[in-house]
Formats: sequence, structure tokens, C-alpha cells
Amino acid sequence: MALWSILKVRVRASLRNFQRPLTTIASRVDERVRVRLGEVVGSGNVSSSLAVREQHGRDESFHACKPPDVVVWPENTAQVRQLARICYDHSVPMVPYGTGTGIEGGVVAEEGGVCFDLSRMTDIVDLHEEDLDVTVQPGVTRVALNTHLRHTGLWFPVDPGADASLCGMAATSASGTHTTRYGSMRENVANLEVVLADGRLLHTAGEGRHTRKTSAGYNLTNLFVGSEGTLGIITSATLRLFPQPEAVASAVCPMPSVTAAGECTLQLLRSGVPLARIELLDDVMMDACNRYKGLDYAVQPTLFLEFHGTPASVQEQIRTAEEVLSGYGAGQLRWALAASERARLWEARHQAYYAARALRPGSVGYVTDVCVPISKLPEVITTTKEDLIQSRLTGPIAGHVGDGNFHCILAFSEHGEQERQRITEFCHRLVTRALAVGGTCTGEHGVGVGKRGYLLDEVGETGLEVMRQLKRALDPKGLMNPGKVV
Ligand SMILES: Cc1cc2c(cc1C)N(C[C@H](O)[C@H](O)[C@H](O)COP(=O)(O)OP(=O)(O)OC[C@H]1O[C@@H](n3cnc4c(N)ncnc43)[C@H](O)[C@@H]1O)c1[nH]c(=O)[nH]c(=O)c1N2
Ligand SMILES: CCCCC(=O)C(=O)O
Ligand SMILES: [Mn+2]
Repeated sequence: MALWSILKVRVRASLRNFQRPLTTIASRVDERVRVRLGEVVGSGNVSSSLAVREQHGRDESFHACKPPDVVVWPENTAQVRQLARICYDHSVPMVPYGTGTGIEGGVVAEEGGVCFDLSRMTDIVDLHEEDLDVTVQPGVTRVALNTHLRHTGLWFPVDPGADASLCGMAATSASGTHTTRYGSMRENVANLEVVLADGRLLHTAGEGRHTRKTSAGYNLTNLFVGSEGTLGIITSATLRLFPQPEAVASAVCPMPSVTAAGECTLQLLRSGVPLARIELLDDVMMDACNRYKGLDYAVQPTLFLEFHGTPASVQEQIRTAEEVLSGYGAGQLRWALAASERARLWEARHQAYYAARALRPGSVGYVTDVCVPISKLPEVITTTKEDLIQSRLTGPIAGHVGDGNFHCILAFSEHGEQERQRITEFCHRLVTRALAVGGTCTGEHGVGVGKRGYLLDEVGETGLEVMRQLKRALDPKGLMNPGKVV
């Protein structure tokens, strides 16, 4: 697309945003407010130090740091409610903070205010083994939960690469490498406890309820899943658990091209093999992972696969998968059967972001996150790879291809203005390409500040207006994480 057309789209989107202001000019945190916050949490749980504020004003992405005015560490829901009430009374913005691993600038304090660091609320409140569910506080991370569950025979499968907080994952509607089989946070959250902007406490599915399904009224749970701190502060999440699979087999499978890998993925999904994981890493990504983790895989487009089930069903899944793979020119499969080998393999995939950045030491990462209908994946991924080459950009591709979701990771120097411009234009073309085939500008990382300009094109005028009406209804003063999403 010509530069002029790109600019027109941008200007149109930002004009529309401008026409419907959602936030009032909120006041900053003055001494009076600071003292009141300290009275709630105690002096050890509040900080105005610049280093602490800067650490909380950015996430793992390239988005510029904007520090909050003060950081508080509440220790329980009652404190979160009291703190919210103080902020509400004084019209001070509130920014919830989980583990800060987001990559769309979600925790950047656009208008300053109070950052609620929830990492000290670390209880696993209710584990119902017979019901296959658990309730966790916002300081519990996905690895901490699975470590806790290790001896129960249960696990929680949603696995973004980072060891993120589970409530932060709910807030961004995160997914991971198991989503193709087990779902994302949207499918795996049964209830949320939320402190609203004015301090009221909401249980999205009703207090104490933890059923597999419900049709009681509006789905408030999924209104808050993906709300990115703009509607309230999640103080606990009730999550679905799964039995740990009896048998697990992982394989690394080199493919002749990203197109063949995409087409093969489609055929595997159609064949009905219940793939537990299917991830694509292109040649550049494989090279980066080999270097970063000291591995020796072939440097070519590669599928990482995993099968779960009984020993007999895993064998059968493998037989069917091998037949499909051979039809698309797959090379020799390398199996990882021992738990330690599998852990090494998936750790390499989970750290793909850092591996990509390590290709250019000192760089920052610009991550794209489009998701398309699965039938469009081969076409979109092929065109994107060609675009990367034509744009002279080094952008390894890693994809949760079973979901039609993939990322390019563009590592760049913060000082290279021209390169940054080329990256911005490439990312814009990629999102436009995804939207044109019925896809989304973000499959899992959220809107944050990075994707705000695309929400209108994606959900339309009415969609955006309804989102904004909901925001106004729940947060009339515009205090919850202002400047994000809508
Ligand atoms: C190496 C690597 C790899 C990956 C990823 C990151 C990195 C660094 N991610 C992105 C990230 O891990 C994911 O978005 C997490 O869900 C963010 O959780 P945090 O707890 O870190 O939220 P973080 O603190 O970064 O906050 C993110 C947003 O949620 C809000 N928020 C956080 N906690 C909240 C709460 N309790 N209540 C209300 N709002 C809250 C914040 O205000 C902010 O808007 C990812 N993601 C993904 O989906 N799939 C993936 O595969 C990966 N892979
Ligand atoms: C690689 C892109 C950034 C993180 C992510 O979402 C993933 O690794 O899947
Ligand atoms: Mn991802």
C-alpha cells in the first residue's frame, strides 16, 4: 500500500478516536492521596521511587516507558477495594500490573496515576480436584500453579512463553502452544472476582460459582477476559483444569517451505488428529533458536508437534500425522520422548522472542500478532515472508499455526529511524492483509496502545461504540488504565 494510503487510514482512525474522548483529565497523585494509600497498605507496600516507577511503566515490548506516579502492592482484595475507592474519590487513574510481560504496552501509565502491582497476592484459594477447577489470586503465575498441581494429576494448559500471572493472562485473553487442543483464556476462565473503578466487588458468574457452563444472563466473565485493566482489577480467577495426559510425544519436523508447512497444518487439522501442539518456526527463527539455546536443528521451516493421549491413541495419532506430513514433503522427524528432552524443546519455542532479539544484541523487539481463518494461513504467511524479504527486514516467524495465529519478531535498534519506519509500514501491511481475509489484528497479545488504531477497522463503528458504552457504564470517570484498547 502506498505511504499516502497508510497515512490516510491512520489519520481516519485517530480522528475517530479523537471525536469520542473517553477519559476526563484525571488528577495526578498528590501528597494527600499518597498518605491515604500508605495508610491502607502500610509504608512497605507503597513506593514513589523513580526506579520502581520506571520499572512499572513499561512491559517487555519496545513501547516507551511512561511511569505511574506511585506503585502500591496490596495484599488482599479488601485493600484493593479501599485503594480503588481512594483513587475514585480523587479522580486518579489506576493501572493494574501482573508480571509486566505484556507486549502491547498495556501497563504503560499513559496518564500517570497509581500502579496496582498485584504480585503479593499469591494464594491458590480453592482447588476443587473433583470438579477440575481452581481459584487463584493475581500474583499466581502459570508455572507456580502447575508446580502446585504437579502431584494432583491435573494441570492448567494455557502457556504463553513468559511465566505470566494468570489474572494478567485473563486480562489479555492470552493463549499459547496448547491452545489448538485446550483453548485460550476465553474458554478456560469460569469466574472472575473484579474490583470495579469505584471499589465495588463483582463476581462475574456469581459469588462461589464454578460450573462447567452457564446460561444465566450476560457473559460478564468474557467481558472481562481481554479487558486489559480498562474495566476493573481482577483479584481472583477461577480456572478449568485438565487431567495430565498419560502419554506424550513431541517431534520436530523440517518442511520444504512455510507454504508447505501451512498447507500441511490445515490437512492435519482436517484429518481429525487431536494435535496437542503444532507450532511453525521459519528458517530464520530456527537459526535464532539454535544459536540462543545451543541446538542443532536443520535451518529450514519447521513444525514442532506434540501428541497427548493413552499410549495406544498417541501411536495412532502419530501414524496418521506421519502419513499427512509425508504428503507435504516433510523431512525426517526428530522425536523428543523423554520429559527432559521435551522440556528443552518447548523452552526453546517459549523463548523465541529473546532468541530473535539476540540476533541483534542490544535491540528491542517489535512483535506482530495476527490471526486469520485457518484456511487463509498458508496464503497470508507466504505473502508475509515475501514481504519481509522485499522490505529487507530480519523478522523471524513463529506461529501457533493450529489456531491460524502467527508472529513476526522484528528486532531493531532504537536509534535507527529509517529501519523503524520500514518496520511500522511492514506491520501495517501485515495487519491490513489479515483483516482483509476475515482475520484479527491480535490473536492473543491484546490491543494495549499498539493496536488501538486498528480496532475500528476490525469491529466497525457500532462495535467500537458499544465497547465504549460498556466502558463508560463501568468506568464513568475513565480512570481504569486510560489510553488503552478503546
Ligand atoms: C517471551 C514472551 C513470550 C510470550 C509473551 C511475552 C513474552 C515476554 N506473551 C505476552 C504476555 O506474557 C501475555 O500478554 C500475558 O498474558 C501478560 O500477563 P502479565 O501478568 O505479565 O500482564 P501485564 O502485567 O503485562 O499486563 C498486561 C495487561 O493486563 C492488565 N492486567 C494485568 N493484571 C491484571 C489484573 N489482575 N486485573 C486487570 N488487569 C490486569 C494490565 O493493566 C495490562 O493492560 C504471550 N502472550 C500470549 O498470549 N501468548 C504467547 O505465546 C505469549 N508469549
Ligand atoms: C514470538 C513472539 C512473542 C511472544 C509470543 O507470543 C510467542 O512466543 O508465541
Ligand atoms: Mn504467541
